[in-house]
Amino acid sequence: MSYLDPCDGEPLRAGYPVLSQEKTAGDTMKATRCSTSKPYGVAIDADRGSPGAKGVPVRLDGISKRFRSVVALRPTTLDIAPGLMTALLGPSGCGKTTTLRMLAGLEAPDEGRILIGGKDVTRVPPNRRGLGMVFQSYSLFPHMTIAENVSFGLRMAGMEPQEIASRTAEMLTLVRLPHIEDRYPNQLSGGQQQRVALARALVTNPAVLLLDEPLAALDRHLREEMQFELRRIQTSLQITTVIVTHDQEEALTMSDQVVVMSDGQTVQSGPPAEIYNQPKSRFVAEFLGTANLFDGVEDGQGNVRFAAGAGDGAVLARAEGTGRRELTVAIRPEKMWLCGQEAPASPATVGSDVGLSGRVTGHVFRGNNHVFQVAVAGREMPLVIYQQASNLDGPGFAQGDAVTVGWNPKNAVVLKD
Ligand SMILES: Nc1ncnc2c1ncn2[C@@H]1O[C@H](COP(=O)(O)OP(=O)(O)OP(=O)(O)O)[C@@H](O)[C@H]1O
Repeated sequence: MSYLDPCDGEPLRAGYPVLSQEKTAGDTMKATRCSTSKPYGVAIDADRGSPGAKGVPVRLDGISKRFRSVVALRPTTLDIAPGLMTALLGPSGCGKTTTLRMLAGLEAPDEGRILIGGKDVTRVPPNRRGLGMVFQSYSLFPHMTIAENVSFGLRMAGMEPQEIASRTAEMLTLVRLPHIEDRYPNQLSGGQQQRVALARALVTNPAVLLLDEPLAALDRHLREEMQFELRRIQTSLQITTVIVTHDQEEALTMSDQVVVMSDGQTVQSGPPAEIYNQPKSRFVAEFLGTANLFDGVEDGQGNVRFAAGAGDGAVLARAEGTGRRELTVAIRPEKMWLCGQEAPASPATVGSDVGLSGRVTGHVFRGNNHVFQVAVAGREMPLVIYQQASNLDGPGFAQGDAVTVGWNPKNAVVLKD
């Protein structure tokens, strides 16, 4: 027996433990109907080798999606590395969730193919793609115990009760929640419920784990704790994982690969440190953290100098053969230094560094560091500079102080677009 998903009308079969946040109201009904249905095997059509094989690759091959006049995703090709955690990161409405839903089979792409473990699953229903999913809302069945929630997919698959019990206990141990099998979801904290949701998603040994803003409902402290937990579990299982988030810190700290999206397309992808330290565009530089941007001109000798009008043509950054004369340069606030002396004429060279004279216009203390705003001549926006709190006896500078701001040109990034 199959039942209709109230969201998209597509028949879903038992054994499919995927629930979306929009569907919470229907959970009870679905669970009840599922529990009376004929058991199916743990249905995984995607070729992931033998059961328990780790890390299948995922490929989105030229997929796109429109909702009437809204382009949710422009034609996109993306390789998701096997066994690693990949974050889809971007502002609201950039197409992250639509991409994840197409991967899950909850939306059909208008064009292109989706390959899991090398097999084309574009037309394979969600329950046969070998996926586990966790959403922002815990989506646990409120009338079922924790053990019943976790074992849901296994019971639907017709597994032997003894095996179900041992696999359920194994999963609850994995998420560090042993001995709570008999409790109900409303007897658990938000963080605990999300661990149970993760155990339920992993119990069928899926080939790929999809996480849609899984920590967004948790408070900051719990969120940080769960970031470590998710990371520990993902690396121990080496399961190919895709996480959707709009939280840049979460993407940088949790994933092996970050895919930055904007306006229905991917704009840069790579390891977190590369994305942060070598942003290609102004958008990426500003979306991931804070960046001080300068206009520069390349002098043809491997240097980018301050653009005319903004300074005396001093060296701002190093750049070999960009092929362009006018460039934008980004410098991260933590790559800049501050000192209290009056600088010489601005801009100037301080040793091998750039030095600009300015005046402190703002300061906030953030516990582990101080954030200063410094106004410099020829710039509308103040510069933002981070200084480690441990380096200073108090903030060191007060509003109105004359200061020198400096950086090593090697730490300045020339943006490509
Ligand atoms: N079912 C739908 N019907 C119509 N438009 C949709 C639908 N789903 C998404 N969209 C639109 O497609 C675009 C991309 O939406 P999507 O949910 O993928 O973005 P997102 O990056 O996940 O945003 P958020 O972080 O806010 O969830 C948006 O303009 C959104 O309004």
